[in-house]
Amino acid sequence: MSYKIEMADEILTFTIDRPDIRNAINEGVMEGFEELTKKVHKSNPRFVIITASGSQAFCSGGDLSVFHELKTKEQAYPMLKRMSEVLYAIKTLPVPVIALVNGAAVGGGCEIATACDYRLVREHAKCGFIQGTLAITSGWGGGSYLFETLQHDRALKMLSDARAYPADELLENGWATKIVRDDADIEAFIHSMKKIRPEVHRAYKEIAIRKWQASGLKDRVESEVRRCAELWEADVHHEAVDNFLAKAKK
Ligand SMILES: CC[C@H](C(=O)O)C(=O)SCCNC(=O)CCNC(=O)[C@H](O)C(C)(C)COP(=O)(O)OP(=O)(O)OC[C@H]1O[C@@H](n2cnc3c(N)ncnc32)[C@H](O)[C@@H]1OP(=O)(O)O
Repeated sequence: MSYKIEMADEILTFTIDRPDIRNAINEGVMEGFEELTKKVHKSNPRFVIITASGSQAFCSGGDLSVFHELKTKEQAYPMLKRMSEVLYAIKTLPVPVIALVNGAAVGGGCEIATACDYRLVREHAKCGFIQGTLAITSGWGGGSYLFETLQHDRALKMLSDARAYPADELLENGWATKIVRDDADIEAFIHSMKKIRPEVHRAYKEIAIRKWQASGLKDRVESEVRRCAELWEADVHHEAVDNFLAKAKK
């Protein structure tokens, strides 16, 4: 199984479990996220945590060894669309969603963390929207979510830098909620959340969801997905992916 879903102490934890390829997302992990969002609505947790196995990566984005076979916009769109719907379902969960960024979050991995309400980032973790180095944009909704999260100039800079930011820069630009140095830091954050009753957390999340619904966030995500699919079919994108995979084989 490429993921784990565990409930403990009223907290539902999803763990991407593909550490050998830096927790890259394939269809199996997408299925896991779809199962997670269904479980939230059934099991009524206080919070959701999304994290990953190992300490080297939270998520390295789409699994290039699989998705490089998608050549045209018609072939890429269904994958991008499916994961964009996963992230919108995560974004609009009725309870707080915490990304525990245990390592590098790049490309679609940065999009997943950005779809969460909070980002607790380990000191060594570097995170960034590196899609630009592959001549594409974010394609799962992460660009739209970043503009909802950061001050405009910081969001646009983080997207167009197309590089992984170290943890201190992520805290400075507002992407990281908190840098966590050890498990005690994580427990302290969870403890601070537990001081407030679940129904209050849910009511505040409802305010955010109403704002996103009123502002057409879902339509903005769809436009982002379509634009990424258009860029996807350019030779320059496929050459960049082939270069990455060729380097990996050395
Ligand atoms: C719309 C979203 C969009 C999409 O799905 O198209 C994207 O997500 S585009 C961005 C896709 N992701 C990347 O380009 C990131 C690629 N990976 C890296 O930059 C690095 O692996 C990093 C920084 C995540 C970790 O670096 P580190 O030095 O710790 O590890 P290695 O690079 O040596 O990788 C170890 C091993 O994992 C394989 N790997 C890593 N990332 C991916 C990936 N995304 N897809 C497939 N395989 C990946 C890498 O090839 C190595 O394999 P090995 O067989 O051990 O050589």
